[in-house]
Parts: sequence; C-alpha cells; structure tokens
Amino acid sequence: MLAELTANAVADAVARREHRPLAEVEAAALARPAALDALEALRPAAHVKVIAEIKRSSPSRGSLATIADPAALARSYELGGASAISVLTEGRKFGGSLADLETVRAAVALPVLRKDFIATPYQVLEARAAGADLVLLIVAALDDVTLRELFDLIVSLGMTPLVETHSADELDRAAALGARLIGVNARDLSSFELDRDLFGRLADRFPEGAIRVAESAVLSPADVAHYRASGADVVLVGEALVTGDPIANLSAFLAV
Ligand SMILES: O=C(O)c1ccccc1NCC(=O)[C@H](O)[C@H](O)COP(=O)(O)O
Repeated sequence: MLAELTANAVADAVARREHRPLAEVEAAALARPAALDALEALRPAAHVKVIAEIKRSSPSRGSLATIADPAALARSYELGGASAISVLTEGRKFGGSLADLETVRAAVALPVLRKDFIATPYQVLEARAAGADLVLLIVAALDDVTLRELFDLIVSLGMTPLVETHSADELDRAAALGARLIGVNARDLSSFELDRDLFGRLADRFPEGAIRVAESAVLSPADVAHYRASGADVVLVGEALVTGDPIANLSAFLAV
C-alpha cells in the first residue's frame, strides 16, 4: 500500500509538472517569504504540543469529514492551541490538495506541514511554493540516497523535515540524516494496524536533542497521556479532530 500510495503521488506530480514546469515552481518557491521556524514552535515544553491535521478521508478509515472550508478548520486549530497544522495534500485517498495547503497557509500564523508521499525534488519545491514550513519524509518509502537528497533540499529551502519512522532500523536511518524532528507512526502504512506502544518501545533510540513526535491513533486524552508518559514531546492528530469538536478536543489533549 505504501509503495502504491507513493507511486501514485509521484505520477500525479509528474502530471502537474506538464502544466507547471520545475523552473516555474522553483521560482515560486524562492519568491515565498521565509518558512516559519517549526523547530521553535514544537520545542519541548512542560506540556505536550499538538500538530493538528486537516484530513478528509484515509485508506484505513474511508470518509472522515467533508471539510468544505479548510481555512476555518485551521483557524479553529490555531484558536484551540495547536502548535502546527498538518495538511494532507494527497488527492486520491485522502481528498486533499496543494490548494488546501495554500488556503491554510493564508489563514493562520502557525507552521504548516505538507503531509504527502514525497519522493521527488519537484514535490518538495511544490510544498515551499504553496507556503509549507515543514515537509514529511517517510523513511519506509525512500532509499537512503533519495532520503538524503530530499532532506537536504527541504533544509536548503529553509523548511523543516518531519522524518517519519515505524521501526528501530528506520529510526536509526532518521538519526543518521541528522533529523531534529522525528516521528514514530503508530500506524503500519502497509497493513494499517495500529500499535500505540511502538512509540514507547522506540523512545530510547531517538538521537539526543531530537523532538519526538507520536503520530496517529490519538482518540482520547488517555491516548495523549500514554504517549506523553512514553516520552512524546508532540502528538500528531487527525481523525479525532476532524470528526469531533476540534477546539474542545484540542483543549482536552493540551490539558494532559
Ligand atoms: O490514515 C491512514 O489510513 C493512512 C494510510 C496509509 C498511509 C498514511 C495514512 N495516514 C497518514 C497519517 O499518518 C495520519 O493521517 C496521521 O498520523 C493522523 O492519524 P490519525 O490521528 O490516526 O488520524
């Protein structure tokens, strides 16, 4: 599934490139105001921080929420105390788009993450051109050479890579990159199985000074407390926020 999602995302980017050549996207990326400092926004604190996600649907859960006005949802997230906003820009399975990202960028003052299946420099340039401050890199989807190339490009454009892992080996590959923002996704992106204890089993393996992000499977304050007790600085939450009251849920999560 992960390989298919990535291949489709790359194919869609190749199709966009037909209409918007790389040089044009690069010029738009370089013309953007500087990216916001996501490492500062997500710096470990006395309380857990939340990256709140704009997510309409997913392969594992199907349709979750219509989200006709992503800007309004993003403003609710900002009001509710989120530290950053994740925008799923994949269109086929998640119902997202780069237009969503641009809309959210214009609506809030928080760092914005492009959450997609990124495997080419063109997609990274698109992210910056749309106003992203962070870009997701999924270690399981990339070989080491591509991972290094994309990581360095993201950093050179002033953005922050969020490097996502799902095993000890992937965490070591993230550490070898020099990643300072590392996620452990509880969701196996091939089988969709959820393992909330994976973060705790890997917590000791994070490199010194890295910000630790627990991704997926937060449905209640108890889930946030579980991740926090296991060492998470940040939780990334989608489903619970798009299907419930975002402000009330955020405030309950931040009170943990
Ligand atoms: O959510 C899925 O079904 C999914 C399937 C395959 C690849 C990625 C997928 N989701 C991306 C994410 O990692 C989550 O959207 C994110 O961590 C939030 O998860 P949740 O709070 O459980 O919605």
